[in-house]
Parts: sequence; C-alpha cells; structure tokens
Amino acid sequence: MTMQQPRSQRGALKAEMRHYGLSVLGAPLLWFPAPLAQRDSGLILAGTHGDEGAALVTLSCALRTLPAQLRRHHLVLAVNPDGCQLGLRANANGVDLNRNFPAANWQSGDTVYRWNSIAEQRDVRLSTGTRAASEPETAALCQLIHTLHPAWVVSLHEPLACIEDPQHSPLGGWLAEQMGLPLVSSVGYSTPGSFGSWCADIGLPCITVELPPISADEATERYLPALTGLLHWQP
Ligand SMILES: C[C@H](N)C(=O)N[C@H](CCC(=O)O)C(=O)O
Ligand SMILES: N[C@H](CCC[C@H](N)C(=O)O)C(=O)O
Ligand SMILES: [Zn+2]
Repeated sequence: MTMQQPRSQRGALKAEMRHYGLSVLGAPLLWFPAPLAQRDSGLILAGTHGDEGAALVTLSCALRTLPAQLRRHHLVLAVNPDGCQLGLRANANGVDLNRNFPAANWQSGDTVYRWNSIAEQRDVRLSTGTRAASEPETAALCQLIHTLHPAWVVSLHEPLACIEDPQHSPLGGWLAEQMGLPLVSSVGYSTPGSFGSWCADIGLPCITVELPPISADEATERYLPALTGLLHWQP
C-alpha cells in the first residue's frame, strides 16, 4: 500500500524542478529529480506526443500524490512542451519527436500516424527532422540521459493499451499486472528513430506504457495507484 498525500494537499506541484534545455518556442524543458535518488534510479517520461494528455496528467497526479521523500525515480512530465501547449503530436517544427532520436535506424523524410483510434490508416504526415536529433527537445533529452545514467526508462504514451517491454523485465511484468494491460515485446509496427530504438542502441532498458484511449479524468482514477507505485518502485 502506497503512502499518499491527503487529496486536499495534492493540488499544487511543489516538487523541485530543474531545466535541461529549451523547446523550439523557448519553453523550459523541465525535469524533476528524485529526492531518493540512488544508483538504480530510473527515469519516467510523458508528453513526447502533445496530444496524449491522459498519461501526462495522470503522471503529474502521481507526482502530487506520493510524499516527495518517497520518490526514487526522476521524471520528465512533458518531453514536448510546445506540442502539449498546441495540442500536437509533433513539436512546433512539425517533427514527430519519437522518430527524431539519433538511433542507428533513424530515417529521413516523413512518418505517419493515425488521426485517432477510430482511424484504420496511419495517414497523417509528420516530419522525422532534417537529421537525427535535429530538434532541441530530442537532443536535450539525450544529453540529460547521458548525465543522469538512469538504470531504466519508462516512456508513457497512449492509446495502444499495452506494456511494451522487449526484455520482459521484472518492472515490465509489475506494470502489466498493476495496470491490467498486456505485456508485449513490440507495439507491432516499426518506429525508426524512436526513443526506444535509441535506448536499445545505448543498452538502456526502455519500457513503453501505452494507456488505452481514455480521458484524463478516468485515467486519474484507473491508473493513479500503479503510477504512484511506479514512482517508488524497487526490484
Ligand atoms: C491514435 C493516435 N493519434 C495515434 O496515432 N496512435 C498511434 C501512436 C500512438 C503513440 O504514439 O503513442 C498510431 O497508431 O500511430
Ligand atoms: N506509439 C509509440 C510507440 C513507441 C514504441 C517504443 N518502442 C519507442 O521506441 O518509443 C509511437 O508510435 O511512437
Ligand atoms: Zn505517443
């Protein structure tokens, strides 16, 4: 059972925040250091795609629910603050940041995504960037990771309703059980230049949590216990 802040005290975000760069439009790129940082601390990310608000809001709720001194892992709530402000999957340059990481499989040109969960085709076009890590949000996150050396990363997305963990690690199994989502080895389509591709290249374990299509309101009910538990998870 996770210790919790009383709900009346969870409104404001009081955690220490640090800057790790600036977005295309000049927004601060913020990370939240773990008060209980250890050698095996992980890093939890949301908001790579600015139109995936349920994951970002629920992770923020978890940050405000767990007493600060119990948090073992570092956080970035909004990898793509301009996309979050503009309601875009992409950043302000029209680049899908999850196709812009400097992975060996990065591809130039366009990428496609689905307009919404009803759409059968991936037919909405975005850029992958003029070169790998062309975007300040991507380059700064890579630099932060090289500085922090997290033991693992959990990257939150939606709406594919699965836990992707190619290594089937204890943390992936725990997340699948806690969240009631299937554990898979791959989301099922290729994602060249994605964050997970880059993590694989540098030997950093990466688990992708894909929430189902869900409102922020419902996600803060259904997934708050699991995400609060994740913030102080230990093997
Ligand atoms: C439906 C949503 N707009 C979308 O494009 N979903 C996926 C990608 C999900 C994600 O990036 O987390 C897709 O099918 O391309
Ligand atoms: N729905 C996400 C899947 C990410 C897969 C993950 N393995 C990664 O590399 O980040 C996307 O289309 O960007
Ligand atoms: Zn996404």
